[in-house]
Amino acid sequence: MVDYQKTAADRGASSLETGGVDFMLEVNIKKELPGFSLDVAFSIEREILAILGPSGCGKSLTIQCIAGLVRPDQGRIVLNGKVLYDGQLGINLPPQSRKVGLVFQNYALFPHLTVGENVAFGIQHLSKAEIKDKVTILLQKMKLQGLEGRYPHQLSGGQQQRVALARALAPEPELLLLDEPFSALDTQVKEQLLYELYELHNYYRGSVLFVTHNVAEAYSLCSKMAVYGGGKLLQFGGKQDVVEGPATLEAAKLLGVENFLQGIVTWQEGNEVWVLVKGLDREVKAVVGDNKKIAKNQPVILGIRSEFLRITASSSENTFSATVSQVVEEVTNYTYCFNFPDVQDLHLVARIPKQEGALLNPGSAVYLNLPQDKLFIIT
Ligand SMILES: Nc1ncnc2c1ncn2[C@@H]1O[C@H](COP(=O)(O)OP(=O)(O)OP(=O)(O)O)[C@@H](O)[C@H]1O
Repeated sequence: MVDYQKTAADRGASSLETGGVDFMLEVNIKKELPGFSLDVAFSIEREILAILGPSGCGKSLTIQCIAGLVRPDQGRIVLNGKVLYDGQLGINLPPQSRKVGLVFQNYALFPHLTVGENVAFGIQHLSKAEIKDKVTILLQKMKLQGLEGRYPHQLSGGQQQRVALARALAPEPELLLLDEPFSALDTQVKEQLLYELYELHNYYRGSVLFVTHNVAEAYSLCSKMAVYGGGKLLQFGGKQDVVEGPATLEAAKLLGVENFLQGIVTWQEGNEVWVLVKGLDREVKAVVGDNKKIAKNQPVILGIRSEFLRITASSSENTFSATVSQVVEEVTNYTYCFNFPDVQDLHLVARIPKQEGALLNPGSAVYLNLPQDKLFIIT
C-alpha cells in the first residue's frame, strides 16, 4: 500500500507548524435512529483520520454530526477548545459557526457559479483583493490555474472535486471532513488526488476526517484509523497498528485480512506466544504487543494478511509444507491459494511479489512461512 505520509516526510515536507493552535478534535456522541444506533468516541490532534467501515455503519452520520447537519442525542464535540455540541449544556452550534469544511462524493458545486466564484463562495466577508489572492493561491494549489472562468459542467470529475476541495479550504476551516470524496472517480484520477490531498495537508495544517470503504485508500492518506461496525467503534489507533493488528475478527475482516487459523495457546514468554494450530498440529509463535497476557489453553484465532506470507526454501520456525491449489497473476504479484497435506478446510492466501520467484503452478509443493511479527492473535 502506498504511504503518502512517508513519501512527503522523505522529501522533508512538514505539517507540524501550527502557529500555536492545537487542532484537537474530541468526539463522543450517541444518536438513535429508527433501527440504528450510533455510539462512538475518539479524538485526534492535527492529523488525518480515516473512518473505515461497511455501508450503513454510521460513517456519514458521524461526519454530519460533526459538521452540525445532524444533532446527536447525547455527548460532546470539541474542536480546538471550542464546544461545537454538548448535549448536557444544550450547546449545538450551527454549521456556519463551526469552522468545519465539508466535501462530499458528488462534488455539490453551484452549477450557476464559475470555478472562481465557487471557491470564493464562503469568503465573501473578505475584501475584493483578499478574495482574489486567496482564490488564486487555492486554484494554484489545486492545479486549477486557467480554469477560473469555467462552469462546473465544463470540468472533468477530478477537476470538479478539486474545486470542491478548494471551496472547502477557502474559509480556512480548522477541520476538513471528506465523505468518500474520491469514490466517483476512476483509479488514476483518484490516486493523483490522494497524493495532492496529502500534499495539501502540508499547506492546510488542520485535522482531516476522511470517510472511505477502501483500506488501501485509507492507509495511503491517514495517520490514524477508526474502524466502524454497526454504529460502534471497533478499533481506533495508528494505521499500521490497526492494519497489522486488528483487535476483533470483525475488524480484521473489514480491514481485508483473509487468513485465519484456529488454535490453543500453549505457552507465553514475555511478548512471545506459542499457539498450537488446529489441523496442522504444530505450534506457531506470534508476537503480541502491550505486554498482553493470554492464558494457557485459551482458544484463540491467529490472523495474518496475505501480503505477509512468504515462500521459503526450507522448513524452519512458523513454516509449513503447503501445496498451491490456485494461482492468479496480477501486475506485480502472484496471488496463491494454498492447501495443507492431510488437512481439510484450511486454506491460506499469499500475495507474493513477482521478483521473489517464478510462477508456481497448481500442485507445486512449497514451504510457507508465517512471520511471527506479522501474525496477530484475537482472543
Ligand atoms: N436522516 C436519517 N434518518 C434515518 N436514518 C438514517 C438517516 N441518516 C442515516 N440513517 C441510517 O443510519 C445508518 C447509518 O448511515 P450512514 O449514512 O452513516 O452510513 P455509512 O456508514 O456512511 O454508509 P455508506 O458507506 O453506505 O455511505 C443507516 O442505517 C442509515 O439508513
